[in-house]
Amino acid sequence: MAFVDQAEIEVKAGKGGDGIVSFRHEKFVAMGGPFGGDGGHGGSIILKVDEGLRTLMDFRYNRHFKAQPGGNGGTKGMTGASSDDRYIKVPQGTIVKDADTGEVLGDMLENGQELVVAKGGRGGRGNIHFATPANPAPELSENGEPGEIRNLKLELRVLADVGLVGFPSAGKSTLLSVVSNAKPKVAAYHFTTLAPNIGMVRLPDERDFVMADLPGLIEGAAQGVGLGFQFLRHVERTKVILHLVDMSGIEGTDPYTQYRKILDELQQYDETILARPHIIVPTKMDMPDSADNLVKFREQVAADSGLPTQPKIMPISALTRDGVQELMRVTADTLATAPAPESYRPVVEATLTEKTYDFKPEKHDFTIEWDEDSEQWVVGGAEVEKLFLMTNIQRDATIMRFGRQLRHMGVDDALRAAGAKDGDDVRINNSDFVFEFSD
Ligand SMILES: Nc1nc2c(ncn2[C@@H]2O[C@H](COP(=O)(O)OP(=O)(O)OP(=O)(O)O)[C@@H](O)[C@H]2O)c(=O)[nH]1
Ligand SMILES: [Mg+2]
Repeated sequence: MAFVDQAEIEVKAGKGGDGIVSFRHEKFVAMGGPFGGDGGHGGSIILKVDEGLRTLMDFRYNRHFKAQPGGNGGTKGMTGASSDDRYIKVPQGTIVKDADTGEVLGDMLENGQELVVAKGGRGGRGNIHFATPANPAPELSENGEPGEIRNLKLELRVLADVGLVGFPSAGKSTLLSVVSNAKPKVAAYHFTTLAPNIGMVRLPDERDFVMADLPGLIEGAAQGVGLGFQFLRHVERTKVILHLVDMSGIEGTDPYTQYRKILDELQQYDETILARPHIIVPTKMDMPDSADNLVKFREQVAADSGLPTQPKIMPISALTRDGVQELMRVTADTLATAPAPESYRPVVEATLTEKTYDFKPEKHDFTIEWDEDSEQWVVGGAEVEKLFLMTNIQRDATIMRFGRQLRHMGVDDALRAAGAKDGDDVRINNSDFVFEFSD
């Protein structure tokens, strides 16, 4: 799920400097010629993509941007100083619209990409330019042009970098609220889509990341039970997983069993999930039995041969805040080196390799995107079911990088509609999200 982060800002470019009226004053020259200089350029406002930014959060506090005006012209033909352009950093993926007309001004995709959103005014000409034989001493100069003013709407799809998973009541929401309130540098943040809870964590060194508190996972989630399926869809796109495990022992079930249950559920859904960095976070360390339970838990995890690598274990108490800062720091470190999972990409590419349909002769490329509003996969405006019908795929079709969610989104029906029969070999390759059926 992508959360749409939005901001509205006002940008005002600098006015051009005025040209001036002035005359030569020289000894022994009775009447000097015009000598008033031009005004300098006003500064423009330029948006520039900065990879380091992850959200539009900065624009909550700072919504008005102005560039400096150009300097006025001087005597003795001096041109006024031109003002520097003002650069505003935006995160990669920001879509820039004119807030008044809705017109899309730019799609900020590449790191370093620039977009001039308000042009600085040109400087006015001084009277030096207006002398003519008929009027050798003009009392005339131009004012600088005004700078452009625009209201902009910035939009960005934000995906959670870090997902909090764990049994119900493991303390996920509490941790999220603590890192949101602990310091002014860490702010609570509202996205237009509120569920699941999402928080913007800002560390002192400005390494922002987006953390989602995912609904409690229950057994059978991988089979689509309860909220589970929706939950897994979120996890699939996070780069780092914090697995919270209640150490207090008051839940009855022992911590290691809880941990393993969640892990099995995740793995059943996507076996690549264990390859993704995950940190075990024993919680509620302020409770009386927690320390003892942690000792035992550590031994059990160490003895678990089912884990490809031993995850880091970082105990915390959200209540006393013990370990919380350190956990956020290590999470940011881990995130910095974590690869983006394939399915992290919001847009899925698809390629039909064989043409069994006749209206398009060559290889056909298209994109498939999860549409938040209609809650279904959309292919260039058509639902995925329609795609199958439209293209009349019979056999030998390979759809790249479909998420497995499609099973639950009516793809079985779609395959049937496309000619797949009971007993056909429909294969879903989990590791690289290849979805194919063969004869
Ligand atoms: N003593 C203690 N209690 C905590 C701590 N963290 C959370 N709790 C308590 O544990 C209970 C559950 O916490 P939540 O944060 O709601 O748990 P959750 O994982 O979000 O639960 P679900 O949303 O149901 O999945 C609450 O009563 C919290 O007050 C902690 O560090 N120490
Ligand atoms: Mg919760």
